[in-house]
Amino acid sequence: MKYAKDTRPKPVSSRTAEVLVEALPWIKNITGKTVVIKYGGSAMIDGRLRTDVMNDIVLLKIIGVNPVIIHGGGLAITDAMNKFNIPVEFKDGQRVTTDEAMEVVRMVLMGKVNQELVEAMNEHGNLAVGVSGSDAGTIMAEQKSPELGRVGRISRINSGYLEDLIDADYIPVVASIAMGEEGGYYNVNADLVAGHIAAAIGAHKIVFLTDVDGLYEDFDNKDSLISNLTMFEAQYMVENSVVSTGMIPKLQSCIAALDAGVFRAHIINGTTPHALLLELLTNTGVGTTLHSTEESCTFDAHPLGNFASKLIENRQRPILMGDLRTP
Ligand SMILES: Nc1ncnc2c1ncn2[C@@H]1O[C@H](COP(=O)(O)OP(=O)(O)O)[C@@H](O)[C@H]1O
Ligand SMILES: CC(=O)N[C@@H](CCC(=O)OP(=O)(O)O)C(=O)O
Repeated sequence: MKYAKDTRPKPVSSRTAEVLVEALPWIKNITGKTVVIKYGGSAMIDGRLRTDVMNDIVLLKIIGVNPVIIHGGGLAITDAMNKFNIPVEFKDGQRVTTDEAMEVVRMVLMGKVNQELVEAMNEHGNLAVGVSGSDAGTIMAEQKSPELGRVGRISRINSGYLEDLIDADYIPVVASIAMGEEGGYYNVNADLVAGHIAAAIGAHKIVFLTDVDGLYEDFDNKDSLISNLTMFEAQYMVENSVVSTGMIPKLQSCIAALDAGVFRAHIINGTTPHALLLELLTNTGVGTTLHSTEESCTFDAHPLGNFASKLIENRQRPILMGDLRTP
């Protein structure tokens, strides 16, 4: 008689099993809930990493989460504009978008980035559906200001199509292109799109995957990563220029989403392997969590004005992860 020899590596670590067990309450809590994931162009640094992020999203889908992806692609748009010799200019973090540039934005976001993300997820089955914000009038916009050209300010979200896709068990992958109230297309910052959509569909959480570990109190001091803050503190940071360009629309979006009833907003590093799973399914989490729970804040009074002198003190307040990180 010949039996199969045990050639498995030894010892088999029980840590792997512990991780799964640790995830159990998180999985139980998040199953059936909608999580908006904003995937920034700055985090799409190579194909391998992008595939890993898409695999993590498929895993979330398989355990019963309803992920909705909103993607950017700012760096890819800039590359393409350079190739076409179209001048690249930003004003207050918004790309000046001529009619010609708008063509490139559509081509890159819908034709390239969107379809690459859809394809990566559909390796695992027919799960993902690419959506331009103009499809079914999902994202409607008006011109933000004449000097920015075809940059849109979101006027409304028609969430019916996204909700139908979620109900049909698909993962919507939304490009940040809006349909004009007066016709045509608009280029909209993808962070702002994510916040509006999370609010409109009543998402449970919104997660920003970017190229930094989270929100820093002082971006030049890498020891100043903020583990958690209230939406009021975030508002203070935006209004007092504590954050700059890329982080401003993220915080604005987090605030808008929390204000609309989204439970948590997270800013995490999309270039760290499996950051999404670590944030959503483990006890410690990663990055920066924003919440609307005033009680967990040590300030005497809200909002804004009184915060200036309190912000430093806030950094010394007890770590609230215990309170915040319940599944
Ligand atoms: N206080 C801050 N903490 C963290 N990042 C900040 C802060 N202020 C500005 N940033 C910038 O925000 C950037 C992320 O935004 P952005 O480049 O628009 O990325 P994405 O493509 O993910 O939207 C970071 O790379 C960083 O340079
Ligand atoms: C008006 C405006 O600036 N739109 C952005 C849209 C893409 C985007 O937001 O991409 P990230 O998430 O990678 O930054 C742009 O043209 O770059």
